[in-house]
Amino acid sequence: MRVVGLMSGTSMDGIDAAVIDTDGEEVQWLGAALTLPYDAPTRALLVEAMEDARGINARTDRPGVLREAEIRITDLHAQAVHQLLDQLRLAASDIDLVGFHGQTVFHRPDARLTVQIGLGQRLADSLGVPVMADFRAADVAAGGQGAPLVPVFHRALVRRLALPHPVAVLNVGGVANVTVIDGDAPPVACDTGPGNALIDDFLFARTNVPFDADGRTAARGTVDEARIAEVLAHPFFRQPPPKSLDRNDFRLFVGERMGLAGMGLEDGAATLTALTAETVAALVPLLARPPVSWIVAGGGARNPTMLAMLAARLGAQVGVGVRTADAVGWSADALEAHAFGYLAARALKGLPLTFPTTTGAPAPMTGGVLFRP
Ligand SMILES: Nc1ncnc2c1ncn2[C@@H]1O[C@H](COP(=O)(O)OP(=O)(O)OP(=O)(O)O)[C@@H](O)[C@H]1O
Ligand SMILES: CC(=O)N[C@H]1[C@@H]2OC[C@@H](O2)[C@@H](O)[C@@H]1O[C@H](C)C(=O)O
Repeated sequence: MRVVGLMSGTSMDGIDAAVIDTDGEEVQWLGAALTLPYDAPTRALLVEAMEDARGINARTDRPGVLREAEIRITDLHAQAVHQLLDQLRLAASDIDLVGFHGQTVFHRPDARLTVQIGLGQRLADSLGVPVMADFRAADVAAGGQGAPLVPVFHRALVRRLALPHPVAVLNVGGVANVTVIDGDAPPVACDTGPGNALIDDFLFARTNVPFDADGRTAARGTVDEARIAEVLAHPFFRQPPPKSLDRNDFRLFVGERMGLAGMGLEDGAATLTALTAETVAALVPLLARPPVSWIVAGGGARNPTMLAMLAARLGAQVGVGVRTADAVGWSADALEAHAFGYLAARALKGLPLTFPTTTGAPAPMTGGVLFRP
């Protein structure tokens, strides 16, 4: 199958779209990708939607601006697919399926509720292509965490690499998540803690700049280890996988524990960047065996300060024990979009997406809802 995968992540910076050829088991081709950035008004609408989402009690509730945001992002996803197809000189009829993650606005697996906005039927009708959407619902309804979903895709990709195991694939998006592959054992996965979201929020509040480009601000600061230790005292970091987070789960806790308000710009950025690295390192003692190969994807892979801090705290070196997804022939930016193309193909075939070791689902489970044009 030739599938377009679509991801609008917790960073709310835009839509990643990527082509993948797969039979739902093996990956035949990791194809071209692009990002359609959200403009400032759309970003603001999504921020407002996330606030309004706190009033959600049922999956179908759309209080406040949520309905408007849902329509807006659905139509932008259609635009992203068209841009990608134009770039590849392909027609919609060349695509078998679209994997549409949508935008998470609410994630409370303990309350068996996770909501990704995005109208599958509207997208299918607009593109004239079948759309697989709502990937997290079935897992959460069955008592799983509903996240992370990418581990089964990481497993398919890691199988093709000649790296020593255990291999850990780390995605540093708004939230950070990791998949550990150790030979033929089922993948072990979880969210590790904040990724870039807290750094983004801090930079934006102080400077109106949406993120710390190339980690330059953090590179000039001094890390306050005592404040990191304060945050690491949270029980989440001692809880073994599986476990998952909402984008804002640590915002208040970190703000208070770190006394962020009283920190300078550079030191705050440095300490938040080190916090992400340290929370990844904190997972290692909870694993059966420490990973010996780390592959870093997501926007964090573009932040050299983050990579250096990760390597230092994992006792490795950038380029040896810690590599970027690009360095192993994947796309650090498009990995999640590729993943949702792969997951869509698996869902169409009824293959499992989640496992007891990745989301805590009671058994391997398929998922997704198919919308035909
Ligand atoms: N050049 C760069 N330097 C530093 N940070 C960067 C750079 N490029 C991207 N980022 C960071 O990566 C973030 C986007 O990452 P990514 O696209 O992986 O997140 P996402 O997919 O939205 O999140 P998630 O995986 O949690 O759903 C940006 O918000 C920014 O913080
Ligand atoms: C609920 C939700 O949308 N979670 C996202 C988020 O962003 C990163 C991390 O937290 C991960 O668990 C998940 O996304 C990836 C794509 C996943 O499900 O694998």
